[in-house]
Amino acid sequence: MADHREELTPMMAQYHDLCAEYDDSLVLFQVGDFYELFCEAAETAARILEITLTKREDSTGSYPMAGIPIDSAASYIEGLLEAGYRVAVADQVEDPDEASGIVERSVTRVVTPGTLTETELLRSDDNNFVASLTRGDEGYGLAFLDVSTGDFVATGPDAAATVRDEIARFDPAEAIVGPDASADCFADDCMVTAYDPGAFAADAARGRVADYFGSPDAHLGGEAEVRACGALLAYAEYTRGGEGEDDRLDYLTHLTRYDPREYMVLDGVALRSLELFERRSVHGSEGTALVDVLDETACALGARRLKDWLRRPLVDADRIEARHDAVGELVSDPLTRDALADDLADVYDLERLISKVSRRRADARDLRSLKATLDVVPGVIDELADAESDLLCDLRSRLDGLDDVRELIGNAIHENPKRELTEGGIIADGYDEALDDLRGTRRDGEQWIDDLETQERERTGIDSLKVGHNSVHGYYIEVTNPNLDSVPENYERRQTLKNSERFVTPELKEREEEILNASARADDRELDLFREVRREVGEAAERVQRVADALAALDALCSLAAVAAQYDYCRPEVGADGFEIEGGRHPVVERTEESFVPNDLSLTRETPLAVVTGPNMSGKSTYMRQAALVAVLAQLGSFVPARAARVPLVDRVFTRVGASDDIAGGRSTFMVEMTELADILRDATENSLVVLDEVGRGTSTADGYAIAQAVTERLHDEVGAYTLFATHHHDLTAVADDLDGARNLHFRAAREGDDVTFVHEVAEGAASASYGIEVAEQAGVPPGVVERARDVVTERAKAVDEEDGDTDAETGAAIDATEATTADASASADGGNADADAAVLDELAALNLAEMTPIEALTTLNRLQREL
Ligand SMILES: Nc1ncnc2c1ncn2[C@@H]1O[C@H](COP(=O)(O)OP(=O)(O)OP(=O)(O)O)[C@@H](O)[C@H]1O
Repeated sequence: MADHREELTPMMAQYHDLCAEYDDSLVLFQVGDFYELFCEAAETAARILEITLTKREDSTGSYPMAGIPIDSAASYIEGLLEAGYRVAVADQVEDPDEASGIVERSVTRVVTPGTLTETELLRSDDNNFVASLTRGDEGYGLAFLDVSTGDFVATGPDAAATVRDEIARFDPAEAIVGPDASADCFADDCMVTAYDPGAFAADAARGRVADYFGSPDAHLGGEAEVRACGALLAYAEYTRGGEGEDDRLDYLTHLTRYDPREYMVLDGVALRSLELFERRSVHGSEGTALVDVLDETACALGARRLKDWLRRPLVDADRIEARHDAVGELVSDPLTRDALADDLADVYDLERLISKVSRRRADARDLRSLKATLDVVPGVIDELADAESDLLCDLRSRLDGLDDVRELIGNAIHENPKRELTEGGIIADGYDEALDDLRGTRRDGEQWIDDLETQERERTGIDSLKVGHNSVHGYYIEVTNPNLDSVPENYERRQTLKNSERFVTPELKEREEEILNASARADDRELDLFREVRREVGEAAERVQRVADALAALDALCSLAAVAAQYDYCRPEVGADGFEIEGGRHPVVERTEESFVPNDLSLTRETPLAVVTGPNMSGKSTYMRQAALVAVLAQLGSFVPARAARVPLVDRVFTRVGASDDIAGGRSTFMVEMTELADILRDATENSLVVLDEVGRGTSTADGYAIAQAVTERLHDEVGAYTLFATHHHDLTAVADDLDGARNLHFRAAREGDDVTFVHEVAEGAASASYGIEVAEQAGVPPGVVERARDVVTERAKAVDEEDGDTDAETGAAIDATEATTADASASADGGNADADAAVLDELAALNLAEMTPIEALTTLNRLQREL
């Protein structure tokens, strides 16, 4: 098409030009009630959306064409986004009836995964972020924006690892990266866009940030941050589309800079392994995550706020305690809590509504919803009249009924308005004199027509005479064939039907003209008035957002209080010198387990490390995760599932839990495990909580044990972090015995004959046996195999006894020796052994150590050693 642009029809040329302007998107081109795509774009859309590919023929040629109905466009757009495309929506921006020549079209929005505003495509209980990343001399600039709500935050991490952690927290659907930054930090399912480098340029970005928020230096830390924010604003404006009006997005009223250190660090690994937001079973099905058991919010604002708190637990004791005070007050006052929840249930998504208003996409119903929400506010203020905690008092003072806005919408917008903005029925009677006059004219005309039937029946004596209306011929008078003789002279024939004739009179035509005229003018006037009202409401965006912010926090606090009251959580004491948890429970497991056994936990400054042993399925993982979840809950401001709890202010939760292959990333289980471990050993501090579940499982017993011991010693001797370490390396319990700051905890199992039952109770000291075989038996491993396993255990124990005379502390070495012997035996049985050795030596000599990470070196050595 581009080759013969000059020859195209005006409409196709217009399509071509829009495609050229939005060349990173599929352009949906409005033609009447459809969005059409042509040529290659049509073929793409037809394939993805499984819609029919047709042809458009015109004087200049034949073009493939595919169309989607505008009414159901959202689901098709979703399909295109899912397939990795951006969609530019080119609407007709003038009335086709009034157009002289080709109808004017313009891109009214570019829909991308991270800048969605279509309510149907967004999850109401979650934010949808687009991220922006830059790199400067002093560090990174990272910003996140939710275009649908106006939430806009920025930070300036100094290390790539922090960039990654923050990205994992916000989980953006889309990202734009500056010319100097790399896209590697983003997850695979995040669409990364290489956006106009000019938007990232310092001056342009600075100007844009200043335009929205005033001096960038007052809001942001450094140039990299300013560039990230400026480019993000430019991108948001770009996706809003150009309607020739001011590009500014008025609802972007606040930009919050934060320092990652103001929040407990929860990296991607921790978020996943603690199952804060998502729980996936081994089979990939979804289960209950922490957020599900915490979320008793009444409205979308609260649900999103709760997620934000969970994503970013605090580390400041005063702020945490302020939330605890508020939750405590709501726990002890169920009447107020319930009344608030009732009020909040009537709250619409104020943030998204006001952003729609600002983007001029709100319809009359949206304005009504906005008013209905504001109507709730005075009641909420009343409910909080006796509030005592600082936070609740503060929220109350931030609530504002916005009487002016409510009054404006109440007076101007019809109580039950139509969704369509161009067909009338949106502006209330009495709001505008001129509109009332036009409506009066229309009503009078309609009344005259209503009366016409009776009048004409009397005049003509035709009892069956009817006055009707259809869309083609307008108003008519219908007379059945037997009565045609009585038709008066001034009737003009319009239409002949089988049994009747239809007529008009000059007067009827005149009245009809009057009605149509008044109707059209009234509809136009309504649209003008509506736009004006919407603009005025938009000016209150910042005030509406403040109310939304207060309602969101209130709903989140009520939800935390409701859960605390219903599930018997206690208020934790934060900032203690260690963990002292009495009767702690796992907040998610306790909901499904019929009789959950509460357990205590003590990790003090003196003894910050505990090695946890016990049979499989005895409850070790649950116990350790529960400690981490208590820390997260306490610091996000929630009460915790325990009888009593004192917790320290944890700067970061580290987890190394379970084995998972990163097949897509091309890394083995062991490699993933060691990378995570390296992160922990590098970054953990004495204020971190480290949860290790079976480190060193993906390698040989001897290596695994060696790594586990070395890690324990490092965490104990140098890091001093609060550490829970579950292990099946039984010998590690001897290490814990020898270290001052470490102790052993174990889970008991009761054995009756060959049967094992788990009591899920933690106790001091090391576990005495592994019970693995009994668990295997319970799991249905065939009896023959179970018997054989028992024999092998006995044989091996005997062999170790004979070899070394000691079954306790040196078992690891004994296993090592056994493995070495086995390896030797098989090596000598292998005739090609010398060749194999030589191959290993060659590979060793060829290694480029300068380009290997320590972990790569370690795993390579491990493999070579095995081969030997
Ligand atoms: N305190 C408890 N009270 C009741 N049931 C529990 C408790 N802790 C764990 N369970 C139940 O026991 C099951 C196994 O627990 P968990 O996964 O923590 O065991 P584990 O010792 O870590 O096992 P493995 O060593 O195989 O990983 C859980 O799925 C849960 O249903």
